Amino acid sequence: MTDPDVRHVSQPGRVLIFDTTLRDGEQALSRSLSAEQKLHIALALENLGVDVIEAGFPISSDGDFEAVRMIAQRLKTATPCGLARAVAKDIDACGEALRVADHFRIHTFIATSAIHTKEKLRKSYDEIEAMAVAAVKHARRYTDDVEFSCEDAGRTDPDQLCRMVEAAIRAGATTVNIPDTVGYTVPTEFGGIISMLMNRVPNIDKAVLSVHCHNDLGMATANSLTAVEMGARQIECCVNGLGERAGNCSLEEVAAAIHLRGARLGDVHTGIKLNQIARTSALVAKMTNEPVPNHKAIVGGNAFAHSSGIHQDGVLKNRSTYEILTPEMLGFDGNVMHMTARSGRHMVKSTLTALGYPEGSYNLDQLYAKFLQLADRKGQVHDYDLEALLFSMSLEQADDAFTLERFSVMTGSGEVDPTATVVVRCGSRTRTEASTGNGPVDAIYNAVTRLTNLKTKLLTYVIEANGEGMDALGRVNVSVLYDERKFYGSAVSDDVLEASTLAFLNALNAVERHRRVAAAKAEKADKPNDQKLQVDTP
Ligand SMILES: CC(=O)SCCNC(=O)CCNC(=O)[C@H](O)C(C)(C)COP(=O)(O)OP(=O)(O)OC[C@H]1O[C@@H](n2cnc3c(N)ncnc32)[C@H](O)[C@@H]1OP(=O)(O)O
Ligand SMILES: CC(C)C(=O)C(=O)O
Ligand SMILES: [Mg+2]
Repeated sequence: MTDPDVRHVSQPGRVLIFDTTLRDGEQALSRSLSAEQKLHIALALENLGVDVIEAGFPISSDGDFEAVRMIAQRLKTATPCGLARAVAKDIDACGEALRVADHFRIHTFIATSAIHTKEKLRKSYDEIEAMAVAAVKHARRYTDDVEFSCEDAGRTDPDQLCRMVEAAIRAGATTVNIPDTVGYTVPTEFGGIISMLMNRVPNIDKAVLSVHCHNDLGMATANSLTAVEMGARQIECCVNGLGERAGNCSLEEVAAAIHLRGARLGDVHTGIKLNQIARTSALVAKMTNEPVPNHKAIVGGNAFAHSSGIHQDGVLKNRSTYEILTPEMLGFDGNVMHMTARSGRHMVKSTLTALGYPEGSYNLDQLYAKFLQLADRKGQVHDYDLEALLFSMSLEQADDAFTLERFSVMTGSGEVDPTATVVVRCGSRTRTEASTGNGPVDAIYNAVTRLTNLKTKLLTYVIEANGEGMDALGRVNVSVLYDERKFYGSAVSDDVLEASTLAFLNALNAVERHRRVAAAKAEKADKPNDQKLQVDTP
């Protein structure tokens, strides 16, 4: 049988990516994954180019056994793997689940630190070593691809760690994994453990040295990369940095870091297809119900966003000033520029240029002063706000067309049709409309649509608690489509239905401003001699 790992390792500088999203990543979830969900993720991981997929812990339950079996059956290029304690029944379950694949890996482990051996396993070190050796030998009956892990290696006595690694390799382990199970070590220390093993274990060249770092102190990526510099050639990691407690080393972070800094790390590379990272991250976030934090490196919503003027100016002149990787390279659409009161004139000018207003057709300083007033009031300014500002140059003129006066809703279970009555002030007039809907919010939105006469498509409606417990306010964010453009609205209220109504009206006010701007533009187009915009006059 050809061992793909041996093939990769024979390529100088190849670092294997062992993904454990479906095993260690799953250990962080409040709700375990179904076999179908695991299979879906496994196929995406294979497409991403990972080398080994740890699909689960087959002895754990019939469901996980089946998940590992299904995944082993479907993978074509990635090696399927299952986890087993250093006991025969766990290894047998792994072997049985995986044997449907032509090539597979059994991963067996036992803790080696004093705290774990004495307090948890309650065994002597000699007993632990005997169990490890027996487990590796037993696993070798099923496959010639056996990985052995010294759980809590980061806190294990160095002499005992060297002894265990040597014994496991002698017993037949082809990969030896060094986990920093509780994320305790710092990079120089963890790198030191790897270089010690490389120097002191006589048969270390007979196995791939792997690392598995947890993020309890936020060191998982740094520790893994330092280990690679010291000679480790497999990194165990999870998509979006999922994993027990604070997570495992994040796959996208090490893949991007090795892509960018591989030369600095000893001329190393991985087989990860970087342009598949965005979609894999999104899929895992969705399936695990674990949204990616905005500030998460590489895949967070803010990873390629700029909202401060000095950075925006730099990025507009040359993206490399503040972007070390391009979002496109990772499969994202592009970077994001937020216009806020921290933005500068370059950002405002560039947005207007993109909207079709050439520099010189307006007074930038005057517009910027108005922009700052608006940004201080609203927090974020959208391109359509800027366009409205440009035409009106006064918030008073561009002020909200619709203001909520009051609303009432009748709703209930069973036969009751949710019905809403909404009263809105439109300039000097007050209008009232009533409508039914699928639910109370739908009824309100139908009534509001009638009385504003703006036919939009609701794209997103997100409601969340702002604060904690019973005192929390409801925050509603909506986006609507009008005239092939997206408009946003948001509102906060102690009544979620009021927040929903206000957020929708907020978006419709933006639409109405856009309509006025479009009408003014059309009027300008009818007067070809009038080259400059009204607002340009000092
Ligand atoms: C660092 C890690 O991430 S390790 C992986 C952690 N993942 C999981 O635990 C998820 C899957 N686990 C399970 O489904 C269950 O815990 C099982 C099936 C493995 C075991 O279930 P149970 O038999 O009910 O035991 P339980 O989980 O309560 O306790 C673990 C037992 O395994 C022993 N054990 C722990 N690790 C190992 C090991 N590597 N090798 C041998 N025995 C071990 C413990 O000492 C304890 O033994 P004891 O019952 O003699 O005290
Ligand atoms: C089972 C092992 C590899 C593990 O997850 C750890 O030690 O963190
Ligand atoms: Mg772990």
